[in-house]
Amino acid sequence: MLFFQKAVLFISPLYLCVHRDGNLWPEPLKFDPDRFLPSEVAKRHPFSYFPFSGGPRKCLGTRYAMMVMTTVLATILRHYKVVETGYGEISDVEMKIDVSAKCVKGQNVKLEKRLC
Ligand code: HEM
Repeated sequence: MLFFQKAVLFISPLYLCVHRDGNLWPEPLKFDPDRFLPSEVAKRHPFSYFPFSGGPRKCLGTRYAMMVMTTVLATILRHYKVVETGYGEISDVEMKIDVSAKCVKGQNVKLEKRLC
């Protein structure tokens, strides 16, 4: 268990560093979904973005996880609006390194039920 915790603490900052590297991702904190258009992805090194790791031991559940996340997100957005809480700029968000990166003060959004 201790080995696992140490491995996670080693790997998580690596993910954070690469996924926010300004050389790979201009304006890394800007919300820009177009970065993931197939034409943009083709311009980058395959290991510029590796949430599921890569190579022969990459996550076996990648496609399943992407499908589940897309379905869950679509279901939430069908029933709720995502509204900012006014917590501050994204650059103010304090991150905690854990198994996955977390916001120390919680999320900057709340969900409001859609009326129709
Ligand atoms: C957002 C969801 C997920 C993320 C971010 C994620 C990420 C990862 C990562 C980083 C690894 C380590 C790969 C390595 O050792 O380099 C891994 C391994 C693995 N994941 Fe996932 N995973 C997710 C969901 C899932 C799901 C839903 C399944 C199964 C249905 C799954 C099955 C596996 C398996 C079996 C491995 C071990 C692969 C191996 O060692 O050969 N994962 N995952």
